[in-house]
Amino acid sequence: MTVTDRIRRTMIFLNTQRAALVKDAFIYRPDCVILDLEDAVAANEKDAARFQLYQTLKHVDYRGVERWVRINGLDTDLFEEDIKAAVAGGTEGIRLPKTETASDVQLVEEKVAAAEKQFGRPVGSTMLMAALESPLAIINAFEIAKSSPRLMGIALSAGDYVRTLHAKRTVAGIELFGARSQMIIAARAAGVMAFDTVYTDIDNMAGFKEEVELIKNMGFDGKSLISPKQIKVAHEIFNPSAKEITHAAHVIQAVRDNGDKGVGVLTVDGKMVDIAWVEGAQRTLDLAKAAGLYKGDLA
Ligand SMILES: CC(C)(COP(=O)(O)OP(=O)(O)OC[C@H]1O[C@@H](n2cnc3c(N)ncnc32)[C@H](O)[C@@H]1OP(=O)(O)O)[C@@H](O)C(=O)NCCC(=O)NCCSC(=O)C[C@@](O)(CC(=O)O)C(=O)O
Ligand SMILES: [Mg+2]
Repeated sequence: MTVTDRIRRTMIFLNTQRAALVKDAFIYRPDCVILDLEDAVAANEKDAARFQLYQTLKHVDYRGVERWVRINGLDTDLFEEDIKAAVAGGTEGIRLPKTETASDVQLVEEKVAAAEKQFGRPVGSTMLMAALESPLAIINAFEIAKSSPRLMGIALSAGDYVRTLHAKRTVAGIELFGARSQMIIAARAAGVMAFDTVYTDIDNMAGFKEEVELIKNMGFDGKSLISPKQIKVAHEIFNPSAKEITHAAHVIQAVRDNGDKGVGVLTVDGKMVDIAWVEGAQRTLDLAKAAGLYKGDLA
């Protein structure tokens, strides 16, 4: 199994400064949580939040929800201690904010490996995710995406990206189109996952839905979130529909049955299908199985 095999439709930020908010988040059943030590934590609360992080990782049972830690940036004197606390606590992964180059990832990888040795964790067990938040990061997206075998995925962070681009965040998101396109292409070429940015207008569920539909159609695997309200909606959009699952199963079965008879192209549910359709159909069934929506044996 590779790090890209798990379903990660949603990853919700938890402000590690707020103990009450952090401890019950598994109730909402996101695929992942991101315990934040970076921008959600006030400058004078960094040490307290790191202590809280370690206790949370050690003692809160997230019941299968994958735990990530967003460390402080490489331009701070905080990130090395953040890595140690995260690895000592047994986090599944570290999200590196404001990643700009492959060597940023490799520096974190070195520190993580040292921490794994120091705290008796299996070396290589901690995954990495790189958040891209600047024009330079987007230009380097492919180099970053293939920078480390630990790298599970790359994530767009629009707040800082739009700021450094001198653009304006709009409802339609035209200012993010170039970054999103470049990132999804880079991620697929490198064989890692791709995640879209947070949607900050918490009460605008129609706008949120539209954005998730857009990025799902672009090929993204999931989205960073800031509110539990956003989880169910995102899961519903990322999950394949019953019709898509049935059609995917028909495609795989039909190609298998007819392949043996030497037939290359055929019609399934009224649509033309050939071998090129199989990979997409298989992905639909794998996703459906991971989401608990398909129990058959074709996935
Ligand atoms: C925004 C707000 C304060 C609103 O709070 P409110 O309490 O007013 O919200 P309500 O809706 O009233 O909450 C209803 C109930 O849900 C509970 N509840 C709320 N949020 C919850 C949550 N996240 N997890 C679990 N539980 C939650 C709450 O405790 C309440 O529970 P209860 O009292 O029991 O009813 C809150 O959501 C929050 O803190 N969000 C996370 C913010 C954060 O971490 N930002 C940093 C990451 S982005 C960034 O850095 C930019 C980026 O870097 C991005 C990138 O890198 O991708 C870039 O550049 O773009
Ligand atoms: Mg940011």
